[in-house]
Amino acid sequence: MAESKLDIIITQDKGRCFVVNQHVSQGEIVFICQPYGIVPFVITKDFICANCICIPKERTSSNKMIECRQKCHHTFYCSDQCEQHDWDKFHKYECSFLDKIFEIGFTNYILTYTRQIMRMLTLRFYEIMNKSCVSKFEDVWKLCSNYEKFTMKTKDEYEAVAKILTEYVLTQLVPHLTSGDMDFTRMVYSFLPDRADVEKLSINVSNSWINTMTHTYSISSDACKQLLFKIYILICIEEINSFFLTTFLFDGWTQSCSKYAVAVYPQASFFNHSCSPNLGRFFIEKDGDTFRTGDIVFFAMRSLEKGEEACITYTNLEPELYIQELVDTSEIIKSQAKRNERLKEIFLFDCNCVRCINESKGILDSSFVTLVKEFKCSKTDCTGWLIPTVDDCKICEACGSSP
Ligand SMILES: C[S@@+](CC[C@H](N)C(=O)[O-])C[C@H]1O[C@@H](n2cnc3c(N)ncnc32)[C@H](O)[C@@H]1O
Repeated sequence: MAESKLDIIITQDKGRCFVVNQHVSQGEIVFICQPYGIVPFVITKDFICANCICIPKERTSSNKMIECRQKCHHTFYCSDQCEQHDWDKFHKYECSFLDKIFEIGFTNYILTYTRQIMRMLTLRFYEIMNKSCVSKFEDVWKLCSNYEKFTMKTKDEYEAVAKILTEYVLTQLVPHLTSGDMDFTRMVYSFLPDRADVEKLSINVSNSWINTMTHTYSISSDACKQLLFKIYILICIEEINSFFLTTFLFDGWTQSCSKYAVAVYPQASFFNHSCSPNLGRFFIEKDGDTFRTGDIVFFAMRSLEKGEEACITYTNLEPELYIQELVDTSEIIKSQAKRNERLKEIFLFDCNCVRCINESKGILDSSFVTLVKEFKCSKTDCTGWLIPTVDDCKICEACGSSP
């Protein structure tokens, strides 16, 4: 990672971790990263541009947005140029298949991540088609999958999504890649690279599904299974490593922020979690001189010494108990247990950060007390946190006021 302030080390309890390789001052920008496979949330798709992911100033209805040329009603755009760009690069492959995915009856959450993985597969296709030497898919493929830790219910859900996306690759993408020197089956094998956890995966795929696929697409059952297993692992990777893009533009600064898009930021995926993190983050909502829409910016909420692990939070910071004047011990214990349960369910680990250790004993954590004092917006009712500005000041991400 050239000129980076971060190095990667491996530890037994957390796997790969980012540590800073120099002193970092409070407020300093530590890392900026671009998204891979960014898509709007299904519930915001009618008013977020599916190409540039810009957020309109006011929540406009879909009739003010530009439809896709096939009027599929799954993507909308802020301009004709965005429609053209998305069509040429991605949507001409995805458009007809999106109907099939939306008809299955998946929840909005499943639909959103299915679309996102579909986009990552189309990007992979685009990279193969254009023989892109800078393969960003390889960066996604290095991320952890935690494939063995998901519950049976989640495994069944991922299997259903992997099946439909296997069909997507077989019908919409691989046929465009096969030519005289590369036959269909070989392309199916090589579409996604090999990976050790794919070999260890055990999914009981029904024979009837395999038979249908092998007859319909004239490929071997082994090639079909390999592709299915690789896509299953890609789903696990996405679920463990994705970031939700959030904004206060929809519901205002007295409400919690709304999720409007989802993306993987492959270079940022080695940040581990702490409930009292030393890094904060914000998303760029509009192109500027330094940043592009969708970029994620990480900054130091405390100063860090060389060799210290840089952590972010995977959940809401939940400062409420720290803002109240008197807090009951049992309330602190209960809220820590609830937060840990959520982390375990979604990210599959037990949090042992200093805040969790203190709160599990009913004590408010002093590092988080400082964080709230220094970074929580002090405006009454505002739910936002402060972020750094270009001129070394702080501004509230939600209401825009300065302390
Ligand atoms: C986005 S990845 C972070 C990078 C990861 N450590 C790796 O090796 O690729 C998220 C995963 O890292 C691990 N992780 C993150 N924060 C952790 C923490 N505080 N304690 C234990 N494991 C953690 C969990 O396995 C989690 O699912």
